[in-house]
Amino acid sequence: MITVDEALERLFALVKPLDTEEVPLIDAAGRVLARDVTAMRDQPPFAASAMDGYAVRGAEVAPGAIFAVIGEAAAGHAYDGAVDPGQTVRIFTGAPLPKGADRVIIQEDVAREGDRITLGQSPESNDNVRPAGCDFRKGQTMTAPRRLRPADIALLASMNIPFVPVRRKPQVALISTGDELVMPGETPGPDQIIASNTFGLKALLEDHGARARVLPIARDTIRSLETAFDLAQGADLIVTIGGASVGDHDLVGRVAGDLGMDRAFYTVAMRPGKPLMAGRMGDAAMIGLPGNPVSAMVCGHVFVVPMISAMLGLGATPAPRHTARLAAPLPANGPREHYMRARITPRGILAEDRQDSSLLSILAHAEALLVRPVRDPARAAGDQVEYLPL
Ligand SMILES: Nc1nc2c(c(=O)[nH]1)N[C@H]1C(S)=C(S)[C@@H](COP(=O)(O)OP(=O)(O)OC[C@H]3O[C@@H](n4cnc5c(N)ncnc54)[C@H](O)[C@@H]3O)O[C@H]1N2
Ligand code: MOO
Repeated sequence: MITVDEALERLFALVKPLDTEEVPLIDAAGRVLARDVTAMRDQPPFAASAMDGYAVRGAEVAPGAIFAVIGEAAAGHAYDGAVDPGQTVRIFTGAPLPKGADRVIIQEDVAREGDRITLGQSPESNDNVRPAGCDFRKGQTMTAPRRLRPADIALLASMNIPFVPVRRKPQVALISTGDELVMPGETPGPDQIIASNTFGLKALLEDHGARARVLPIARDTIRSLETAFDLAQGADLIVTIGGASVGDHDLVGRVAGDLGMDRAFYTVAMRPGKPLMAGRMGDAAMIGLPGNPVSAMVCGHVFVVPMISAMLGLGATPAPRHTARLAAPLPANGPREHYMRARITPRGILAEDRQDSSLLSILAHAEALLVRPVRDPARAAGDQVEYLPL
């Protein structure tokens, strides 16, 4: 058995950042920027009014000052002429400031009669002007790698970047194994259950930037597993679920080995998730997760998501941990790193009473995986602990 850290190191050695592709900006949300991109223009490209009002020469602003209105500037419709002393241009938010003007008086501070305005007794002191390039300058870069959030997409649009260089999405093949499993919607026999892990993992991995294919369930036969591995061809990462332990029907390691899997490790000192295996199969990395539903999902968070991030060029780093105070005491931990399902309460982090690795209802209710290090001594309420947010 190796440690979780050692397992992660060996998993990172199985993958590398994938190649780059260009996608239309409209499809770039959530993708990982692969190269720095550079703004094609200043924003705003001209000094612009921030308010609806009147553009004037700032030096002339005084309580009760009078100006002659000589024209209008609206967004997309600049005023061509200049504002000379004693003159003003009616202006709207987003319009270019006319030559000569350097201040906008909001219309609330102005009385207008025909083509004449009179300022109120206390015009506000803001100039209400957005200088050219105050948001960003031509040549300014957005640096890679970066997972593109909605605000980044808006910024890229504003920078006039219609196509975005991103990492190719890792293609993941998900294989559930076991004679007891049927697909959701099918009618299970009396000794059967519904396959859940592939669906949970697909959601998790796609949330982190992969594209996952759920393959047909492999039966507990060599032939059926061989067919499943065959169907997985073309994937960057093959994930099997179940059949990883020591039972007579746990055939995944054997079949993968017969098909040429170069094994990196088998079994990790963690709970849940002990019977984990990994290696390389041809062009793909392969990771064999334990079948217990919570074990499979915990291994998804602790191992598979960081592998996906590494393939996306985001670096080979463990899932980020947070810290919290314990809401209740915990007994000493044993020889395996324990990922306890927990909730974040006003009193601190609280481990669920029931920690069996089959309990999806508890996992779905949990907000965190509270990490107990190997041989961690008993802990008191108020002690600081680490957790992975779910
Ligand atoms: N003698 C030992 N027995 C077991 C050990 C051990 O060390 N010695 N390890 C236990 C641990 S820990 C785990 S975890 C499980 C993992 O076993 P497998 O990976 O071989 O998983 P299966 O036996 O195929 O399934 C376990 C459990 O999970 C259910 N399952 C499987 N796949 C799915 C799926 N896609 N969706 C929903 N549920 C699934 C399956 O029906 C079983 O109930 O082994 C322990 N045994
Ligand atoms: O991975 Mo097993 O849960 O460690 O139940």
